[in-house]
Amino acid sequence: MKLQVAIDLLTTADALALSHQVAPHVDIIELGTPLIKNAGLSAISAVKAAHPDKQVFADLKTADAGELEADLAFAAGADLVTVLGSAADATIAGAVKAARAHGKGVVADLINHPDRVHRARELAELGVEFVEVHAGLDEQAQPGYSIEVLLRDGRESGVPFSIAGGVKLSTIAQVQASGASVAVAGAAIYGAPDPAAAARELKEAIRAAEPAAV
Ligand SMILES: O=C(CO)[C@H](O)[C@H](O)COP(=O)(O)O
Repeated sequence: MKLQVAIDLLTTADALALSHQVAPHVDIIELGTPLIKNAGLSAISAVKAAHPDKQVFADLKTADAGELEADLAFAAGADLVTVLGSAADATIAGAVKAARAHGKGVVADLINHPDRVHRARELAELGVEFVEVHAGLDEQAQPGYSIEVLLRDGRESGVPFSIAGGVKLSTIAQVQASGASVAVAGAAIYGAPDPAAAARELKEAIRAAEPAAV
């Protein structure tokens, strides 16, 4: 299972400061939606230039004009971009078309979708790399939120998926056991007193639970 850091900070300078601290411990560096809205696509270029060996994930959450928005982010240096799973099939297909033209990938974000399992299967058919089974920051803040519903839906979907929404050291083992391809951790890393240590601990927990190589 890969580890993805979600950088939900607001400036390119802060994003780069964090990415330099945590890069040795993560596989994918995500630029969060508020960061891209605040700093623009140049933030993607700056992070890719600083970390050419990492997958750079632009959390565009595209809702329309899939081909155009994905093309802009890929041209800026993104390796993966998000479209909303609730967007029209034509929007998803447009983003996938742009990804194929660039040799990159699309991730469909299932945030707030009422039927994640069914839609995840449709999105896989449309050609996305994987689906993100995701509870956003507002959903996580609701009383009674539990990551377990995400894990259940990801497992049941039968397609490659990531989990995002409160991934932390106390839940990483459950996330890995669910069969997720990627664990996305935002606040558990950028909000930690020592982000590098937090990322390292998450990565070590993943490695410890992986079957030994033969
Ligand atoms: O995309 C996001 C919000 O829409 C976040 O980046 C995602 O939820 C991961 O953050 P956290 O680990 O803090 O929940």
